[in-house]
Amino acid sequence: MTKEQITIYAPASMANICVGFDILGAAISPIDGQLLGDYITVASAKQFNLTNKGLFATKLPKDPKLNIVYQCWEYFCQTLGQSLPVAITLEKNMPIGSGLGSSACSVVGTLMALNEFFANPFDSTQLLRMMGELEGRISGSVHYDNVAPCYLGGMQLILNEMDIISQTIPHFANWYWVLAYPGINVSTAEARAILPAHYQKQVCVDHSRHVGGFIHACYRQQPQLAAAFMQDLIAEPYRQQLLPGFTSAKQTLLKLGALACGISGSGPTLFAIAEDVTLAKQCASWLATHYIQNNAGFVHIAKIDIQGARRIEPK
Ligand SMILES: Nc1ncnc2c1ncn2[C@@H]1O[C@H](COP(=O)(O)OP(=O)(O)O)[C@@H](O)[C@H]1O
Ligand SMILES: N[C@@H](CCOP(=O)(O)O)C(=O)O
Repeated sequence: MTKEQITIYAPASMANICVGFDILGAAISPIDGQLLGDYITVASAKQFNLTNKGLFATKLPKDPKLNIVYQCWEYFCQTLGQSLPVAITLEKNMPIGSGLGSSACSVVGTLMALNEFFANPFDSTQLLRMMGELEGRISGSVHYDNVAPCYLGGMQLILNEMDIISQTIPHFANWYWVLAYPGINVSTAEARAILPAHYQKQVCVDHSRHVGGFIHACYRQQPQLAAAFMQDLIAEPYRQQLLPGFTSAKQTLLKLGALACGISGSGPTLFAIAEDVTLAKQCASWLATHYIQNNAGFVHIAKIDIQGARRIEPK
């Protein structure tokens, strides 16, 4: 028994959160009520077809088979062992290579829409595993820190043990996350390729202390302590060269009073944390003037989206 049409909204996400390279990520929602993410609609059809629309549709690969949405459909059919003719519409609202989990939005939205359309043949763990697999095709290696928060919502800690891929950890409900996408693109695969293959022992020790301390402070709800641990020793030292103006923006935002500041995913989006909306607006206004490079760029004040991907009424 299938439904006629299903639309899923899949939200933007910030991976890493400074301290958890490849193992921490959070879904986000702008506080002005906008839905920042992709929309995927699956409908009955005699044969498969894919339509792209939305602000960033023209930036998608020209060959439809290179669109990750097509690959999700193909993989879903292969895994199920059935050929499933459907019409898929991707509304591509997320800029590609922005550090806001654009490919994850398309992957999560498509697999969730297909699963719901065909009466949930896969459970949520199986589906999340498939999402990680597809995301890995794009970035060069499987990492769940975008797909897990996008699918499940909240702040996710990737566990990947005992068939538990990810679990929600407590976040700070009063934190405002100011996100600035400058309008240029950074390829995740390339930003991963520039990272060292090995790190020094002291870096490993400090990194473990930071991630352990951050998770501890989240559970204890100690915001200052959590923010103090938000130091990125794994990616930021190597990736900041890809982000024009990042270092000076970070210095300014911390001086303005931001609790922490870092790279969202592999960049170029920068995030800063403010404990009140007045400071969040100050940071947003500074970033709009100094960090945005062109008309494609934007700044949002966001909170963590606890719902994750969800069904919405078609527009
Ligand atoms: N539906 C899609 N959404 C986003 N990227 C896609 C999609 N289909 C294919 N791609 C390709 O996947 C790559 C995504 O780049 P990446 O830097 O990983 O972006 P992001 O970090 O924003 O997910 C690009 O080469 C893009 O052309
Ligand atoms: N942990 C990954 C996250 C990439 O996020 P994206 O939004 O830039 O795709 C990494 O840092 O490589």
